[in-house]
Amino acid sequence: MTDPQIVLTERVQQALAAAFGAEHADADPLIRPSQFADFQANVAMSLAKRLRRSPREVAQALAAELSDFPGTVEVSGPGFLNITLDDSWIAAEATSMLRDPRAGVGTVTPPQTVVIDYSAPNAAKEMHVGHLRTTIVGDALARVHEHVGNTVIRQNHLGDWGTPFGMLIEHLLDIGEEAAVEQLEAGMGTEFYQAARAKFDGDDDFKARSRTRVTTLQSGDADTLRLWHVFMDATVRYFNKVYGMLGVTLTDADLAGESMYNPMLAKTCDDLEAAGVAVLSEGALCLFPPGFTGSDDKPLPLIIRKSDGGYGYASTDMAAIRYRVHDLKADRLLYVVGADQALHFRMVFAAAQQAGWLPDTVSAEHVQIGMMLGKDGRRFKTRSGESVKLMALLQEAVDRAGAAIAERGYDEATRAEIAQDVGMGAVKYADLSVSHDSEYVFDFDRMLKFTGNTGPYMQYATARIRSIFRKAGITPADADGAVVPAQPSERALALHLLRFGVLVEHVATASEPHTLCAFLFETASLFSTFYEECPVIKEGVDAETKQQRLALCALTLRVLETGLDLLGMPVPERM
Ligand SMILES: NC(=[NH2+])NCCC[C@H](N)C(=O)O
Repeated sequence: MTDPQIVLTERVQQALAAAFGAEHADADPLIRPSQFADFQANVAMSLAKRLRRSPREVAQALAAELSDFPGTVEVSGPGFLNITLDDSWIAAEATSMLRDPRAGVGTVTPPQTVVIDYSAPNAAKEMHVGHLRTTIVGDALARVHEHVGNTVIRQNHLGDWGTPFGMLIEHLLDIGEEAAVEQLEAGMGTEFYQAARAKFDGDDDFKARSRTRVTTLQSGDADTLRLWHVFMDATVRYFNKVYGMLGVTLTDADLAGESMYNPMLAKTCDDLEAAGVAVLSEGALCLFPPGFTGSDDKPLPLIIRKSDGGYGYASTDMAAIRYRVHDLKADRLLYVVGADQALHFRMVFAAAQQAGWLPDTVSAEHVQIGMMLGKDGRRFKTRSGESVKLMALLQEAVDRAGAAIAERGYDEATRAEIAQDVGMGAVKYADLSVSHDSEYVFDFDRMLKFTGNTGPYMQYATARIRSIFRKAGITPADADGAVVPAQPSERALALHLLRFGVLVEHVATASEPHTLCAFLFETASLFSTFYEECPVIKEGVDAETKQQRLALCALTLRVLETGLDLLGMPVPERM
């Protein structure tokens, strides 16, 4: 672990213990980047009060303990420690990072089993833009956890069960299997649903048939199940097209929709009732996890079996949490789902704890996804007010990206490839670069800009470093010499790159991909400054300097490539 801030924290803690006793070994030394040095440690100020000594005296005692530190440690002002690392230390760390195939990213010990619930569109309707974010953020988290050595189990909790399937199957029979499959594969799920709904509301015979169909479906009737499969398979083929377009890692093996839990629901309810956790209230079987009250101050119920005997969303999530902890042996459960479901998940987690299904050793976390807004500040919709079709939206991103690079003289095939990467990169990065729980405005013009913290800019920054190597006539892997930052801009870049490993681990711990985006954006900015100030392949650069700077370019490239890959960002070779 080479993150300078962490190295410093440990060293100052050792100094604290040596100077003032072991009980201070865990104190936070309050190390922050500083404009006067690389870092400043502010611990002396707070510690002085407790020790009843002057802050300057405390700081001086610490500085004395740090005399063998590879850098300069100076006491300044009333008792700040200004710490500047030796160039040789930075050079050695950066060089060993370049030679480390993992670029300074460690693996966690012991590895955890992390179950990630993400994407989870509803089959009764078309996958919409709200599922875009849960898909993209969840996929980035899955990649990061795998990279740090955890065992990742993806769970695509499809909405593929419930009362609407009665009318959907009846509608499928009405229009014929072939026509239905064609429509669903083409992403017309919403239209399909709406047509079924209209008949359900206006046609009593259809309504009666639909109700009967729900019952036959739930009783496991073979013919009905076959029709359900016809419907679902076509729908999943469409979802897979979207996943393929986005380049997300979800496959059919990760499908774990609501239907999967159907056979477990009766027992789930019985077990909760037997444990005394579920109670009957007005005919419905309810959970009342402690600490939840409604506006009337009455305990809030989580209904797991309706008074008509039917099950719902909460029943399924209770079965799912038990399955994930008990059968999948999860250490950590992540639910990458819309923020509007926060109360639901808090209640599910609390009820599972109450039932003893969620031991203290397992953490359950709702990674809340903020709403996607249109330019009018409301939920993102088309002009006619319908929700936006994801595939059409993605295609528009690719078309716009193609138009943006039209003038660059690529042949048609190359242009199409780059447009695909830039379009998808723009959409994905826009989702990832803002904190996952904040709402944000979906804006093609902004996300497709080639400057600022955008996908295209990050792709461009990466392609630019690759082109340096093409011009130098070597591959990045050949630039394996020493990184020797001599100029201030080289030093700043190298010092920054050393933080990469800790940052990736932070993304895994805190589920915050946007911090990785911010880090990579800063990497690209620092690289730009370096490249402006320090010629690499220009004539007149001596061989040794050129080799050292190419090594720094290679390290930067590796950090950008690894980081973008962890986010699921495609990076075109040229742009
Ligand atoms: N275990 C879960 N409830 N996962 C999230 C499911 C999301 C749900 N299908 C929706 O679109 O809102």
